[in-house]
Amino acid sequence: MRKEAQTGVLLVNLGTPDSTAVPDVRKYLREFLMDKRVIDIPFLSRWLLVNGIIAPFRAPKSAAEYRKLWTDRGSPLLFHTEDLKEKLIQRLDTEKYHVEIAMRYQSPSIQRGLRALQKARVKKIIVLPLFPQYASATNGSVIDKVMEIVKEWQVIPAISYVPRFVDHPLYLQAWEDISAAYIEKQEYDAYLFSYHGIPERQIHKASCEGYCQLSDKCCARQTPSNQYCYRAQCFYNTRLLVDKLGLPAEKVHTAFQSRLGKDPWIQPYTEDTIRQLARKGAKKVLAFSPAFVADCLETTVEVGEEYKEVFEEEGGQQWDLVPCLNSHDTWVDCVKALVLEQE
Ligand SMILES: C=CC1=C(C)c2cc3[nH]c(cc4nc(cc5[nH]c(cc1n2)c(C)c5CCC(=O)O)C(CCC(=O)O)=C4C)c(C)c3C=C
Ligand SMILES: [Fe+2]
Ligand SMILES: [Fe+2]
Repeated sequence: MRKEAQTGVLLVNLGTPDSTAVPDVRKYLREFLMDKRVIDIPFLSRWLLVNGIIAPFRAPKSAAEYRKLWTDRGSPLLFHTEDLKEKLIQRLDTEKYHVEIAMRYQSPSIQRGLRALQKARVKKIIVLPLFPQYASATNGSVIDKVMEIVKEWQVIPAISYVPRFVDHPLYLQAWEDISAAYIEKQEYDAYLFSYHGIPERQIHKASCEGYCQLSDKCCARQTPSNQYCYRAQCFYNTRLLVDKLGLPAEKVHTAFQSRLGKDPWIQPYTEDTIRQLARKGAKKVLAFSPAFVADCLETTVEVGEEYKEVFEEEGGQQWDLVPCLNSHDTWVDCVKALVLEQE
């Protein structure tokens, strides 16, 4: 008889629509944007904004964007997470570990993943949100959802969470291994690290406990008091990668993409930075997207296609994007290490 696994591992990414059909995209946007940690305004205002404006108007546009990205295997965000799981299973002792994946929004759900672990009778659950830098809207939301589900169980197992892994040596090594092919081949005029943005108020509200002034004095330095400031973690991530990859610091830029709505989001905005770079004469740019571990709409389409167009419109000539970690071997080693370090 097969021994029961002792430890369950739940790898959780953000989520993606079930298909590129407009109703599926609308359903996804509704679930995602009705999360109070994502659009952090009072319920009624959020409901009106999401159901009255964003979902109806954005869904058809987003569906068209998703069609550019979709493959025979569906959404890259999902199939890269599936591949990561398969490779992780090969590296772990399957007598001891039971691995499941989940998406915070849509499918496969966190509910399904946790139930599978419950059925496997694991004694302990390790939840790994697949976001290197902690944000309330991502890691915080995953942890919140897991707690909401397990609090209803008769027997609540031991649960541990990996809150962030921005400075894990194997995470940095994985970026080095993937970008080597670009960096060794040629020197670029600029290296742009573009992270997903968040509304400024989310930094003020939670991350920095009143300390963060959103200035580079605070965010460009990681200190114990701002280690959960999302913006600070992004600057820190860039700095660690500049050291690891041996990039010329004066050519490196950090910026934030994907602003939604009219409220101020954390700056500088990627689009502004690209225009400035091109206007100052940069012809060749290498872009990185280290807030994402898997290729998705925000990397392949937004950075890889839309920002490329902006750069070319301003006179830029070569725009290269380093792919995400996906299921690269060093990244799988990193995930394995993150799991074992929880034991
Ligand atoms: C680093 C991770 C992410 C943070 C932080 C984040 C915050 C955030 N996002 C929105 C709005 C949208 N994001 C969308 C897509 C999307 N976002 C992330 C990651 C983070 N989001 C990923 C991985 C993806 C891509 C999913 C995929 O299927 O490929 C979208 C949908 C696409 C679109 O219509 O543009 C929206 C909308 C907000 C408001 C927010 C606030 C904190
Ligand atoms: Fe997003
Ligand atoms: Fe900060």
